[in-house]
Amino acid sequence: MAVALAVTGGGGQYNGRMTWFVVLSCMMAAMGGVIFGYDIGISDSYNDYPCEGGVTSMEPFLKKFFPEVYRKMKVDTKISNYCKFDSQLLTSFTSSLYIAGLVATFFASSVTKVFGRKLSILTGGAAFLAGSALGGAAFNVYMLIFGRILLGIGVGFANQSVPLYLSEMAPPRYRGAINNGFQFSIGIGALVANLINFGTEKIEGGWGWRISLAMAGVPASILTLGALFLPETPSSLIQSSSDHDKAKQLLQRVRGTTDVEAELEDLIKASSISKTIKHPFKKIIQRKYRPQLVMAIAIPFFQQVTGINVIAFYATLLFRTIGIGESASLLSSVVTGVIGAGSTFISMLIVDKFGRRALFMVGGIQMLISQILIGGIMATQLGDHGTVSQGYAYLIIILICIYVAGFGWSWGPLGWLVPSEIYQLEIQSAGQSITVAVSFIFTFIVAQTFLSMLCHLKAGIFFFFGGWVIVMTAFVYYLLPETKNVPIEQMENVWKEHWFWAGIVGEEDEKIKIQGV
Ligand SMILES: OC[C@H]1O[C@](O)(CO)[C@@H](O)[C@@H]1O
Repeated sequence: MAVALAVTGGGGQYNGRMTWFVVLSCMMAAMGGVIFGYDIGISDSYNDYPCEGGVTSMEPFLKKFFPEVYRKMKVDTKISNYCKFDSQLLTSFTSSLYIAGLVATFFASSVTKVFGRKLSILTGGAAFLAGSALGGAAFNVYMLIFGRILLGIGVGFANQSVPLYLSEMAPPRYRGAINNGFQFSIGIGALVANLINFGTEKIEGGWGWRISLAMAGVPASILTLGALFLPETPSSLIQSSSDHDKAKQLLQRVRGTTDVEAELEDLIKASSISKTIKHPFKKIIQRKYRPQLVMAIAIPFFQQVTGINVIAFYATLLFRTIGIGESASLLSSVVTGVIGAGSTFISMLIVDKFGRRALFMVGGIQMLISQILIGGIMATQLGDHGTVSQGYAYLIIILICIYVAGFGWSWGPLGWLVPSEIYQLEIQSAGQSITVAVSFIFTFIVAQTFLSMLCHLKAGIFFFFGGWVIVMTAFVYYLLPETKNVPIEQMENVWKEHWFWAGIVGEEDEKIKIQGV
């Protein structure tokens, strides 16, 4: 007889195994990650710095859409001077994606909550598709920017709904593995974009950038089609309809067992609370939800101030130093991309066994040590020309790889996983929108400020981000409870049992009890 460890309603684990149903729907949903990564990689290797790789470094592209930048680039050929890329129009091109994404993700919150995860994923896919078509066909800069706005709407919707979809679809004990697949897909998307750019840059006639932009249509189509055929998640189905029989059938199919009572009961309970909540954004600022709100903001913020994008950018300069020259940007994105995706893959395999906290700790310490060493070497070895010797460049590249692996199994994937699994149903959709918005804001701020930071702080920039890594590692150590294997519907309890959060959410419980008497 099968061992049924499930405890009915309110405690312990649910039944269910990893079914093909789950695997397939998650593969489809992961296309949302591929497109996000592809967007990051295609406009530029490192979040849109118009200097290395990416369409914004292709001369024909700049000549056509940003002639002023192109002229400056031709006049001043000193490679180290990145200021020449400074252009209002180019900045609007870059930022349009993030700003559109920021706004869209709040709309996505209502769509996801009221109409379900599928519709948000579908909207994201369709916006991507339209955006890639416009970008590929653009004949002026406005069309280009409009296309990028549509891509932004796409990421706003997809990043809001896909992580939730993945976490709800997954059986709790595989949730980490499945959700980490999102960051893995981001990594694959970025890598593929870099490879495609490398090829299209060489196309005679200077129209290769059109292929780069239009190819985003491939994962976008898979996502759109997938969303049409994907099943809704059981909790979303229960939230949006009162047909519990249908939800039960779906749950049975998804979990691959007929014994789903415990989970169904918890889902129905969670959804009836959620249905009484009309304004989730007002709700989430209540003291009762303080830990979730803090995590919704802190986690994506920390993910960006690890400094990952700056380090990845810096890797290219080092590949130049060791004499790779022209292909430096490609090689560096392939090396960091493969290591990043590889380590995220490892994290998929171990996150549900060792837990989130252990990975955060190991990754954090690993990133910190490599950052300190890189900063130290840079501070002591930087020559007159602002470069290090070849030998040290090799050493720094190795340290960068160690850093990237650290990010790849900790803050990279967990920055998406943890927020997607900690919210109660009534605040889940709002919480995830806040996470996406904070992520976009800081990705953008770091991208926009780091060149001048690099210029002023020099080696100090590694200590700056290293300092943040210390803060976030301590934050996780003291304030983030372990969430592995805990069903989402029972996640509330982890705060009630936490040394610090218990005082905050517990007090609220007391008040409710007193009022209730
Ligand atoms: O999760 C998103 C983050 O992960 C990266 O793709 C690196 O793997 C970053 O470029 C991005 O900011």
